Amino acid sequence: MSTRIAFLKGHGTENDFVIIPDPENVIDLPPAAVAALCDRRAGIGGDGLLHVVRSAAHPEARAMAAEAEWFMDYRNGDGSVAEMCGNGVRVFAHYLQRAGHVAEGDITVATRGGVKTVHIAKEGDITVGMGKALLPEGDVTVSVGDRSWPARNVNMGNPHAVAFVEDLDHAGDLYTAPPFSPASAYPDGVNVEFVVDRGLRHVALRVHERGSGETRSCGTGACAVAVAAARRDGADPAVTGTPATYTVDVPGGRLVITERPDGEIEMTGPAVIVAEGEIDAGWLETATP
Ligand SMILES: N[C@@H](CCC[C@H](N)C(=O)O)C(=O)O
Repeated sequence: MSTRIAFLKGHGTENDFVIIPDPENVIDLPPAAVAALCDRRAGIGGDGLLHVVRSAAHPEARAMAAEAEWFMDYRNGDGSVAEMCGNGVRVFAHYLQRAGHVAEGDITVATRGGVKTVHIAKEGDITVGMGKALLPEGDVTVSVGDRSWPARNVNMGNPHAVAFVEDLDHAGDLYTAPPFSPASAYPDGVNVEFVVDRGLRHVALRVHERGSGETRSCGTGACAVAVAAARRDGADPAVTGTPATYTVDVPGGRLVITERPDGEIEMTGPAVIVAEGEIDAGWLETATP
């Protein structure tokens, strides 16, 4: 009889993930296996995969084990590795609590982007301390068809290019990554956010994610957008001395982002587990040549 691998499926504002609990890091998940699991027709389907591992059991997280028991080994849907996933870390924390690994309240999660503090409320949304944004200098232009926009570089552990546009439809079908110039701007690829205003400190976005394509939400992207919008609006908390809170509507729901004068950013949003089951390890082997 073939071995079975436990999995769950979850999402945060419809940015969806295959969750593979593997506390001792014994499941082999090469990029092809991740891509097969995330395939929406031949696999389970997801924008990405959350490999749930004890920090002490993973070479990339061992140094963080004293600060955070659990490591979010995040992979994009194409199997590539990313530093951080804002929606993923809420879903990851929700899974840990549901599985009885952690209690409600404040917990820490190790990520490739460092240790994050996550507040799991008794009911309702989850809040993540996302750390500080970096704003690398340099002009970047993002294009779709014959339209182009200047984009702001914002690094939330992972790279983002934020472009304010007149209409979200101008982003087109986003089947492929929007080209940017200079072409050398993002040697490791980039997540691109297209943003429109909805009201005071209220914006909406569409996003093309590195390694996943267009998704219904991006947590780090929403933070990058709030940071870029605050600079554009003259509301940079480091300058005004007061926190800036932005409501960011995404195609799959709503996230609320607050940046404090010390630069620390908090993101609040939902996390949902929708299913759990078992994968036939034999299928996974045949699906990954
Ligand atoms: N959807 C995520 C970001 C996932 C990583 C991204 N695609 C990258 O490669 O940097 C989020 O919610 O932040």
